[in-house]
Amino acid sequence: MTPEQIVTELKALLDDGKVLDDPENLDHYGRDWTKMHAPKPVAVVFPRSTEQVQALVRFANEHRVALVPSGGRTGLSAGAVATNGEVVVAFDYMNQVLDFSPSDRTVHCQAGVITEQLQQFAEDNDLHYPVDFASAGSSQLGGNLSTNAGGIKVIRYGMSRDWVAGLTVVTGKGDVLHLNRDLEKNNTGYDLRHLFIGAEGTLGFITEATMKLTRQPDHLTVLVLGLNDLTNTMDVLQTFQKQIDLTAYEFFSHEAMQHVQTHGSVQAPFETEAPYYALLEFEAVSDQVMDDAMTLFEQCMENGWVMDGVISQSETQAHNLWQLRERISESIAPRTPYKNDISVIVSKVPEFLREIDDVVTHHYPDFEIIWFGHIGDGNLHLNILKPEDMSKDDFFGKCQQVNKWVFEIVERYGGSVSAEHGVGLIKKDYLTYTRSPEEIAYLRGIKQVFDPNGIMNPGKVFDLD
Ligand SMILES: O=C(O)CC[C@@H](O)C(=O)O
Ligand SMILES: [Zn+2]
Repeated sequence: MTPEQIVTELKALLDDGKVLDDPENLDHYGRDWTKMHAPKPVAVVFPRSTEQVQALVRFANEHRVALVPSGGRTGLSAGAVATNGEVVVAFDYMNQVLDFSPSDRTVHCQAGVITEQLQQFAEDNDLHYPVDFASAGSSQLGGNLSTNAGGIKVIRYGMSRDWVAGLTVVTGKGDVLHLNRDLEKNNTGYDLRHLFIGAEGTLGFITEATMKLTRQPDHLTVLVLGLNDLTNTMDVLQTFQKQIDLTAYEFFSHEAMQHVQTHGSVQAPFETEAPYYALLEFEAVSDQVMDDAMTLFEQCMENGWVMDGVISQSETQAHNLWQLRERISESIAPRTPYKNDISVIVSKVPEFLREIDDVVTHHYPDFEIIWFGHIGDGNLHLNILKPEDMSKDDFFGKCQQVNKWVFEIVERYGGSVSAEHGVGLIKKDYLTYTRSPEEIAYLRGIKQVFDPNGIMNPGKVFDLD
């Protein structure tokens, strides 16, 4: 089929104005936040319902047209990039909250509901949707689930996967499946719901999801600590966790904080300059918890683990301290960072980070290296910033050479090459550092069952041949 024929046929399947093929929209909807690939889809379509998605998948099977799902396009691994004449299926018009059950504490949403919209809905109903990250204002639920998004509260609340009661999906064969019936308990064999979560749209598209909600957190309080050595971050974590349930345990380097400060009008937490900072959050539900936190902080100071610290006294202060961590990614974005999102079990973090830092500083003596991340989950974000006078291609080429050394360390530590950003196009060549050949063979087998014609987000996670 020619691109023109595809567009004409698609128009017959969808509502008026819901098929676009002008260059500006193809470019806009054909990419995510990554900057490595040039988008080249043939059309962008906006279904309004599961039935319309099903019609699209049936059409795609019949004519062997590839489909790429597109949510808020905030992905960082090129999982939602269309580079090869695909049809982009954008969920922007499937953005309705369809049902709410206060007694089950669940909310049934279309896939295009924006994370913040879901968080706000929960709050309006005196409940809480706890999965949170800096891109919550634009990321969509379908994308969050397809990448099993994590974020800044995983230490307490887990990943997106943990909040899914049920899913409606359209498989690559064009079948509509209602998975798990929103049940809390349902031990009836394979849980297909979890196959679709994190599958990056390669098995089918998630069109609706029933999400669980929880009680609202109480008096969230933030503590930022200056640390002189990374090993101390684990001592601090252990000390606090013995007595307090943390809702976040994040870290960032001084260099990362400096970018946030230059980028926006954000103040340093205190005057002492530390090489690393840890950000802890907890519910200060009583004076006793606050006193405990102060005692633990003093203990950490006495042990020489902590150089300085500040604790929020109001919601505004807590919010401002969070800016130091949450705005890192956006503040370094203009420097075309090469991103790694790696993980290891929590206890191994300091030695893991040190080994990788040695390798990258040795191989990139002229590049600026920025460390931050969800250290309480063992998840580190390593961003290498492009020198201004270097071309993008040269820079990415150099970074890819060094990846081998970085990922060998990841493999040796039994870690992951993508902790929370997914595989997409960018990490698929490195999948073997985390998944065995036998495991990948099973993944291919599963893909074959759900998407025999290979039309669902082809080329993402792994190649078919
Ligand atoms: O930009 C990055 O490397 C990480 C983005 C995001 O996962 C974060 O934790 O801020
Ligand atoms: Zn992150």
